[in-house]
Amino acid sequence: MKVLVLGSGAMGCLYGAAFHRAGHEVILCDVNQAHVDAINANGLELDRNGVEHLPIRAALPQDVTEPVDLVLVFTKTFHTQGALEGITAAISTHTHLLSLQNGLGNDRRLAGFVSDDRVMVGASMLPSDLVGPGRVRSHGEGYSRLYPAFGGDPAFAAEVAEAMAAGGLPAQLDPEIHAAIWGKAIFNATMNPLCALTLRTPGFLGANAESRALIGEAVAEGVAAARASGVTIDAQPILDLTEVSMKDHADHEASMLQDVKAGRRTEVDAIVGAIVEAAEAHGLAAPVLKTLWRLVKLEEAKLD
Ligand SMILES: NC(=O)C1=CN([C@@H]2O[C@H](COP(=O)(O)OP(=O)(O)OC[C@H]3O[C@@H](n4cnc5c(N)ncnc54)[C@H](OP(=O)(O)O)[C@@H]3O)[C@@H](O)[C@H]2O)C=CC1
Ligand SMILES: CC(C)(CO)C(=O)C(=O)O
Repeated sequence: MKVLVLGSGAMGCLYGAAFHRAGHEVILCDVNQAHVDAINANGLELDRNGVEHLPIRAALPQDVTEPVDLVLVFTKTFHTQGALEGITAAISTHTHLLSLQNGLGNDRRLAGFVSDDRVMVGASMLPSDLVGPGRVRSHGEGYSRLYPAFGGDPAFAAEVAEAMAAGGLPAQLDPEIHAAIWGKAIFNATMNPLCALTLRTPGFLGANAESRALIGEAVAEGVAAARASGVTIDAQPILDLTEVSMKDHADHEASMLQDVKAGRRTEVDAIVGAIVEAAEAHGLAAPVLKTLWRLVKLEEAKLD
């Protein structure tokens, strides 16, 4: 399989490395010239179970000229559309697209670039950090779930999941993928703003009664929004995920914390705003999530 990773930052490099290890041809595509140059000069440095240097080709979007079998989209959600418009040469009639990005609405962002039966979506519980140009660190276990977004044949999704697993990243098909995505989005809508606003990692949230109370309330609001939107999920598995994060990813900087610390725009609209919007569209209030969303928007306003 020929795989183009679109947006090869923290997560893109982690997954690109898995496809490479599984013997597939990988192009790490990114707009960050220094990062692309470092990977091409020295290989991708990945610190996961020890430090590896992997000889994977990196390219700027304008230098991608050949069609691929799979485009794995790992830009931030607000860059998805522009990024796909920048690699039209890679997309042919046999190309599949896959998003494991956080937040709601990734299926709609991919739709239109290939036929609906070639759009796959999912969620990843793996943590990853971009340490510097060409250097990625991922400490902590996790898994991925994926499935065709609009009811296509899961055969290609199964090949993709097998390739990820063969490359060291556990992955499974999940026919209830939209419920899984909602569950992950509620998890992120709860944990990521709390990390970003306190400038602390999940271990800190687990050690304080105030953060634990907010987590319970935010998860309950998210689950109510999901159910009102016709997605049947329960709070307990999401609360269990927050416990795993506070214990096993205690020191991981949630992606939103990484963004705030780096003075970058966050994905708060796709992650928290989208859930608040869904709640309000069904006449429900989501005061904790709405407050977290507004506070992160204020952090973003400071960047102006
Ligand atoms: N990091 C984590 O632990 C996890 C992240 N996620 C999700 O995965 C997604 C990716 O996150 P993450 O890897 O942390 O993000 P990063 O910011 O590390 O990587 C995104 C990369 O995409 C690049 N990019 C921006 N625009 C384009 C473009 N037009 N074409 C090609 N590349 C482009 C960015 O460059 P530049 O920086 O110059 O804009 C950056 O290098 C997000 O949706 C996130 O929520 C999910 C689970 C865990
Ligand atoms: C790594 C993980 C699963 C939890 O923090 C995540 O989704 C993120 O950082 O955005």
